[in-house]
Amino acid sequence: MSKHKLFLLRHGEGAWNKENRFCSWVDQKLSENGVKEAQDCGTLLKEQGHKFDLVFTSILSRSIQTAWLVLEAMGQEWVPVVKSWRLNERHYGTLIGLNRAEMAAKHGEEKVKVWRRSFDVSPPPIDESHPYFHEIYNDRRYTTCDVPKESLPRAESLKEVLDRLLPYWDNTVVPEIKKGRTVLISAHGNSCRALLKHLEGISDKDIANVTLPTGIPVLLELDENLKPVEPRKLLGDQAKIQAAIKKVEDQGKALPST
Ligand SMILES: O=C(OP(=O)(O)O)[C@H](O)COP(=O)(O)O
Repeated sequence: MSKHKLFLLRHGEGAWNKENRFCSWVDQKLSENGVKEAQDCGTLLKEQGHKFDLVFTSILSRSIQTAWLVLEAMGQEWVPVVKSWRLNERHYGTLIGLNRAEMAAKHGEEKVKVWRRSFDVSPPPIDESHPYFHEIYNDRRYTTCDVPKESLPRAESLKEVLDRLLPYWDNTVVPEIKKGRTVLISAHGNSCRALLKHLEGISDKDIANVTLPTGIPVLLELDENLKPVEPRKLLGDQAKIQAAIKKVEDQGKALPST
């Protein structure tokens, strides 16, 4: 029987989701559409009668802004929000800022699929010559982490995301859930996929087929050992959700030449 409800949420659309660029650790705000997605998500959760006790976010603005908009739409602005870099999006290394369709045209769709969805392949690491290196590593938020700035990732596979996320999940999030608190994790496509892989025991191969659209809450019903007792539920209009999943998958396709 279900003992705990856990909600995972990929933030609403950001400016670079719209432009089909790898955003990752670049701090983009929500687009106009992303704001609406987050508000609609909050309205749906309210209509369904859900109540949160605690929210966890990454330290990237798009996940924080999403959490605020969801809580506002639910009339639950008072709920505490706790932030950690360990929930940040996967660090996409030198791919940051690049357009997925252009990369697919240049390197092939298969290669882009491996970069995006394989479990243990890291893209090449970012260095000081990368156009977004200084913007990321000179940002004051990264002086507040529980590791020195020099030890923060320069590129990550999904496996490496899970490695940095799990200690936070085990030591900070799990105790709150076990106290009976209903938790929302407002994070990113790949940090949520890593957590889903862990919770549902998805294989290294099958995780490639899990895609999360923006602004759609994922409900997990867990037993007392935090094992899922039912398949995950993506809440909302199922036809729209399937179309949104396809849209994310198609981001890695080369555009037909004109
Ligand atoms: O920033 C990103 O994800 P996010 O929009 O969930 O924060 C990544 O660029 C997602 O890219 P992907 O869907 O190719 O893994």
